[in-house]
Amino acid sequence: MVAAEADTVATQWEQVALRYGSSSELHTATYRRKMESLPVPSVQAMVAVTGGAHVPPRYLRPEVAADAVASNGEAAIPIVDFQRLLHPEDEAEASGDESARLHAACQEWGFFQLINHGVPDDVMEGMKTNIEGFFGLPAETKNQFAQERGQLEGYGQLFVVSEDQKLDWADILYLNTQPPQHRNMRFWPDKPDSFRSTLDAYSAAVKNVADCLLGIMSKNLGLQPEVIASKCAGGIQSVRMNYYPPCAEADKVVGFAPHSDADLLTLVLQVNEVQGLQVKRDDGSWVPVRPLKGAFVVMQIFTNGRYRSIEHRAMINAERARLSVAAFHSPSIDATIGPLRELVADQEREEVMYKTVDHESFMRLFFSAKVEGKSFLQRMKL
Ligand SMILES: O=C(O)CCC(=O)C(=O)O
Ligand SMILES: [Fe+2]
Repeated sequence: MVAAEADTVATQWEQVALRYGSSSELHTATYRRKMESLPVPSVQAMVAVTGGAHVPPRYLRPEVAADAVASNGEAAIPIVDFQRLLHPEDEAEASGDESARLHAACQEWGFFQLINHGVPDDVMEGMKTNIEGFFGLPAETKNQFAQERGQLEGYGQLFVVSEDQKLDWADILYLNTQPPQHRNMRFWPDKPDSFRSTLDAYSAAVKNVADCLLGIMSKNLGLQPEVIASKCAGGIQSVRMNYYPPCAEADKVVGFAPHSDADLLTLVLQVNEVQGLQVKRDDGSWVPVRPLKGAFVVMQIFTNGRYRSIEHRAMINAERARLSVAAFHSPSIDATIGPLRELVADQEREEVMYKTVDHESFMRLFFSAKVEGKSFLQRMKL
């Protein structure tokens, strides 16, 4: 790195330190208590200076990038048609039973691509344009919505809990979106002009899809509809918008380290056509997921392991930025989180695998450590 570039990056670190106090204050314990993430500089701002070359050592993770990628695995990824799920009576004989396809995808993969989801095109397109617009704003404007101490929302990063941990090659904007009374408008960008109204419409439409899917999944698990409905009445949605800048050494950095999500159901929108998302198969190989309007399924804790929670990661493109929007759906803050009693009623025959905790303890457990494969689920294990 040439001296001027090194200076600029160092200055960014200093500015971050100034904003948050001296580094000696930045104890992991403090962050655990307050549910926040250690501040890190913007990767996008760094790339604007360096062009994505001269990667600082904290971002170098060649061992992760070196894992085997299955070139022919993609064809096997399940595809579920939402309209067919909603209207089984319209199904042609030959198409088979869509809810059986959904059940198999949840059991075998914990992941599928959802097509015909019914979210209007203008809402989808509006979301894409506004996210690209937000990350395209000058750094000073984006920084008006930067995370602050003691909370997770805003423009920045998540899961940074120590000063020597490796970092993801990405910037994010994380917001609570539903129900509306959980929003903190302080962190909702008012630029581009239509950002707020678009996220409002998008989050409501996606929550609707998630609620319908959860209803059908619980039916597939043999549960009475009220069991999931009682957990999810007033269910929470948060949205994580990911911006992955290009990197000249793309094969040595990771956009989002391998992890599995901790909510009930995540719906991810791959905003542009740059490929980057990969899911892990049982043989340890990674399968690239083509940008289609897609979804992740995470129900492992609730279902006592009957449905899987897939491990996934985001990789970086050498030339082009990649953008994605993940909407996470969790039970209401009044619900406890753990294996459903109704699913493990016969405890003589089925071992209870996970703890049951209140919502706040669950959030603390999730956000207080580095994400690493299935480490979170391990911590929930009894
Ligand atoms: O960028 C992606 O496609 C995945 C993002 C993701 O895994 C997440 O936000 O939890
Ligand atoms: Fe994820």
